[in-house]
Amino acid sequence: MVRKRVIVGMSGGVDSSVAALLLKEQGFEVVGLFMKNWEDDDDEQYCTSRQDLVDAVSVADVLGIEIEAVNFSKEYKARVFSHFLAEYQAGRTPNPDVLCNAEIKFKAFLDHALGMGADWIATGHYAQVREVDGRYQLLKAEDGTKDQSYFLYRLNQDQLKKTLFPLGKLYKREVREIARKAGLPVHDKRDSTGICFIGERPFREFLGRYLPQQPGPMETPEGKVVGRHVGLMFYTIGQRHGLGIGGPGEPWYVAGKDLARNALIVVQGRDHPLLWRDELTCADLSWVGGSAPPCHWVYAAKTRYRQADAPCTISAVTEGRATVRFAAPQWAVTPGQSVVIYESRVCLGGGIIE
Ligand SMILES: Nc1ncnc2c1ncn2[C@@H]1O[C@H](COP(=O)(O)OP(=O)(O)OP(=O)(O)O)[C@@H](O)[C@H]1O
Repeated sequence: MVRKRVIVGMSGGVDSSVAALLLKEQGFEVVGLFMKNWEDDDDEQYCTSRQDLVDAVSVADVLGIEIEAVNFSKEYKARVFSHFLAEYQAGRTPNPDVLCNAEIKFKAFLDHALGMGADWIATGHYAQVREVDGRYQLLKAEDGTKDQSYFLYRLNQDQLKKTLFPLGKLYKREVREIARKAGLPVHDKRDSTGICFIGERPFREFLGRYLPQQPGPMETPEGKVVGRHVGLMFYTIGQRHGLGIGGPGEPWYVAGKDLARNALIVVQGRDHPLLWRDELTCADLSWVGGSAPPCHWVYAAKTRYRQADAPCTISAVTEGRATVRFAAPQWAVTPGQSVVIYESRVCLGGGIIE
């Protein structure tokens, strides 16, 4: 029997290493593929990519599998980073991981892997794919605390059909234990944090290199100036730290941006009504099943990654735009972030908050 070939995205981290190990144990022909998505002058200082490649190669060695490296930094700049900058310039707070999955990991990477004769690709994401009557569903991971379906909601049928998530039913501690027992050198490597291309770079300095910095006033909704901001792009809705305004009363939070006047709108107290929304509109919708689910049913939605599912209905779904109405108001709904819709454990898709 010809063994099925799986190309595993190996990042040099414990998750993708265990994904490769499990697939090998299941009898697949496993090949690792390491991607480099970012190149920069100060890479040596802030980027762990070189060490990650070394780690991925030593894991491949232990597993006795082949590994290749591929450079998608051009594709990343064109399809992810340019959009990331445009969003910041427009006053929104984008989520590059969502776009990286849709455009790089499950597009450029997938195409490359298919060219290498892959039957499937696999990653160490915590999520699950389920086939029901020839259709593919994206499900939350068994380990709810690690579930990454939020970042994967833009995947479509063609992409899911070709994807395996070997860690979908495992808990993180089990994954580390499997890695330790198998003698994988990365079993206790710390999890990656933050946006991949920024790494440990100081964010303000990094963004300031690409976008003009325009300081302006911080104002209350009534127009009273209470401070100065260093550039609207450096702030996000709900932000409390780094505002540099104190004084009497409750802490200050960012509640909005007035782009036309280059003013940052700030309010006092977490319970300020401007920080709570029971409705939002979203654009650029993407549905896992290819079309919108029925309107007015009760779904659950996340407006940010680390958030409990909030009961909601969706309505006014047109070409790529919808209204999401929540049963209870949501805090700090942020333009540019994704709203992701679930029906129980099934991720249906979502869009970009306007
Ligand atoms: N540089 C890379 N090269 C190849 N695959 C990658 C790379 N970065 C991420 N991936 C794939 O995407 C998955 C999810 O990426 P994420 O950045 O969330 O990593 P993670 O959860 O820290 O996983 P890991 O422990 O494998 O690094 C990884 O498990 C891996 O399969």
